[in-house]
Amino acid sequence: MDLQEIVDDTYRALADSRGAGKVADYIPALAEVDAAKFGIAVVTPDGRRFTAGDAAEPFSIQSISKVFVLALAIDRHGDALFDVVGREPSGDPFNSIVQLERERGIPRNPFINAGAIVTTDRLIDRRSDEDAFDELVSLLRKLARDDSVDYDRDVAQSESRTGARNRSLAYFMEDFGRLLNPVETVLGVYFRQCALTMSCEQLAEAALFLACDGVDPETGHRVTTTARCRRINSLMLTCGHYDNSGQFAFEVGFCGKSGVGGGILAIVPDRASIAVWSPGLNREGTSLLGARALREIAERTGWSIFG
Ligand SMILES: NC(=O)CC[C@H](N)C(=O)O
Repeated sequence: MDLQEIVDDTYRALADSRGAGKVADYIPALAEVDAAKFGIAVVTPDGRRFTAGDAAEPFSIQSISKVFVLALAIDRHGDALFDVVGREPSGDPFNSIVQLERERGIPRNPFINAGAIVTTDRLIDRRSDEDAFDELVSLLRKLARDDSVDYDRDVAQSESRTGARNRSLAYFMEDFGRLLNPVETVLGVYFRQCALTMSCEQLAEAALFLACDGVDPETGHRVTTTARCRRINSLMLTCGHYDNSGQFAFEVGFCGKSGVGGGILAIVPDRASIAVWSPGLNREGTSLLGARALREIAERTGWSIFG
């Protein structure tokens, strides 16, 4: 199987549809992105990279950051993390608040916004917010093998200025006694993690440990245990795309996590870490072209995790 040919064919098959979908505009700084961008990067455990289009251009990773924050928070707290966040798909939009009241301030899973906010709170733990954010950025730089990984100040500010919904979720959880830190401290880290910018190449590289039982195969650095790696992948499969997680599993069959910046990170255990980017989204906030690209790759490689 010639992976570069598959990536090139996938890019070519979809390039004419660039611009499809709707670029997120509820965070004003995101609306400025060129809708025609389209990148694909596939990294395999033996260190080979296959790319097409705008794979080297950094974009706002948004909710894809939740995967890395989860990895660090699980390692910090073990299973106790799941006392404050569940592991069931929500079937509701990513920023929904309805379940929080019925379920006593415990979000359904770490990938909806409420769940990610409490996971970020546990990443901070009893440390300063700066130390926690530095740990996250250092991990990403190390895994991506690129010290230029950073966050976009304008996007972070834009998120904070328009963050009434995320504040509502956080205050609701605070009222139930679920947060260790003040709401604004937690959101300060959450908005910055969402505003991290990475390219498809950097993202695919940084997440390779999830395809390799928790170990970065290029350095031998164990990022998380094999058992925790499985858990993260299972949550990506069942909850990674909010209320279209079922659809994504059905169509693509990879573990995945989308972000409203138009990126999708996909993991095929033992085979590859894949990142795609196209800013136009479907109604649920998943990249339209990105999901189609992953479906093409799944079909052409036969890599579905369902056999
Ligand atoms: N799905 C997403 O990427 C949402 C992340 C976005 N920063 C928010 O909090 O709304």
